[in-house]
Amino acid sequence: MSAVNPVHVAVGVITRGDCVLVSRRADHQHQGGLWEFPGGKVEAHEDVRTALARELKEELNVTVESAEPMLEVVHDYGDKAVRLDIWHVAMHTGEIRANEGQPWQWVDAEQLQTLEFPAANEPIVAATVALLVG
Ligand SMILES: Nc1nc2c([nH]c(=O)n2[C@@H]2O[C@H](COP(=O)(O)OP(=O)(O)OP(=O)(O)O)[C@@H](O)[C@H]2O)c(=O)[nH]1
Repeated sequence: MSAVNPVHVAVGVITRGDCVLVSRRADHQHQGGLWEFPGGKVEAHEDVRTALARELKEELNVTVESAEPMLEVVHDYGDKAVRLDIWHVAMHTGEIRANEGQPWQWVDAEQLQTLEFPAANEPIVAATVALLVG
């Protein structure tokens, strides 16, 4: 599999004070069992901002009130290539509810660095730590 046609994914770094929200991928999913920043695939008809809002609402009942582009990561896992479009969600409303039964938690910068993420997430974790401690 080559990275010429990566799957476009909208990803939210949702912060609250000095913490960020992380959720755990189900075992049967690609990169299953690892922690992630919530999000999902951008549909053909959508822009990334719309996809971000839709995925966060579907997965966690989060309503995005403000979001800014943070960084973009292209990664080839071999079996699948992804283009992660990462947005900082600095303001949200809605009581968080794991609609797909996935574990989730708020973690600070120190706790974040102890969790296992997919390989593509390394620069996202670094940028998020900088955001939280900065
Ligand atoms: N949401 C999210 N996806 C990530 C992160 N890091 C990372 O490599 N990915 C990859 O980006 C893709 C996200 O798509 P998805 O969450 O809609 O994928 P999925 O496994 O549900 O796919 P499926 O709908 O084909 O079952 C997956 O291949 C996932 O492994 C991350 O931090 N958040």
